[in-house]
Amino acid sequence: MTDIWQSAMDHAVALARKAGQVVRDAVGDAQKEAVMVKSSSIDLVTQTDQKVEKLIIQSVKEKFPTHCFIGEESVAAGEVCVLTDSPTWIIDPIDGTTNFVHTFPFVAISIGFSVNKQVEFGVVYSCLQDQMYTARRGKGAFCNGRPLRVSHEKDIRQAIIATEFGSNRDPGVVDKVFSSLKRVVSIPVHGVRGAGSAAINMCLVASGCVEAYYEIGIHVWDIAAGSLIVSEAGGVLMDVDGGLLDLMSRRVLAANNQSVAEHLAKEIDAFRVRRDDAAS
Ligand SMILES: O=P(O)(O)O[C@H]1[C@H](O)[C@@H](O)[C@H](O)[C@@H](O)[C@@H]1O
Ligand SMILES: [Mg+2]
Ligand SMILES: [Mg+2]
Repeated sequence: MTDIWQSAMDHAVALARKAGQVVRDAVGDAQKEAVMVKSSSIDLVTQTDQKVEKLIIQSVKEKFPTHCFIGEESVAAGEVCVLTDSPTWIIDPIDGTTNFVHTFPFVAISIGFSVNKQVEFGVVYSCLQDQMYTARRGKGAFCNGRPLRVSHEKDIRQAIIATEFGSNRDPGVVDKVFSSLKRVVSIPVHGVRGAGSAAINMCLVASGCVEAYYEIGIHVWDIAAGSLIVSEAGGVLMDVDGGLLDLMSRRVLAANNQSVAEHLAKEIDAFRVRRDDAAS
């Protein structure tokens, strides 16, 4: 049976590769680039983020003129952020902008595509590592064409957990983040890591390198593509409180299996943040 979204997915992979070249060309000069800030002094954006998002959106508009977009830098520039039932490209032009600015080598282009609010395919290109992660709903997850499978570990005490500190440094939020982290470290788990890119953290879960990843404060563009890559690699997704994942809620927990996910959810202070689709 023909897959009606295959040509869109092929286009997303080609665009991610093209965008990756733009990022690779710029990374050496990233420190010379004007670094601007958005929601806080540590929420960074560069001209390369904006250039890559424009490149992707322009090209998709030419090929699929009826499709909708949620793009990180377009939203920052005032576009609405609402996930509808229409075919929608959900784009993070550089996931890991802080890494990009500091030449820390985990930088990704993340492209998710949803229809009826369900992610149909996800593409995460870790461009400095030249690793192309892809997933098509119902057809598995791959890295450079190699099938991905999550870790078999069931005991969270034998696990590595990925998380990030995020870009909100309000003292109350920092306290909650650290109190969760203290509980997770004290389970005790084997270790805690963070790549500095939500999309790459999710691909690490899908690859079986880490058992789980959680974060509060991410956005739909950080996790749309990665969420499908995790589930197609056999993993589970949920809210940090153990409920159903809501892509717009800015909270995510991805794990290799239900038992690790549920144990982790019990340790997290699941505070609420303003939703991506909150009326502005
Ligand atoms: O580099 P970004 O696209 O801004 O995404 C970041 C996010 O801003 C930060 O809050 C998270 O901790 C990172 O994991 C994201 O990838
Ligand atoms: Mg991001
Ligand atoms: Mg970004």
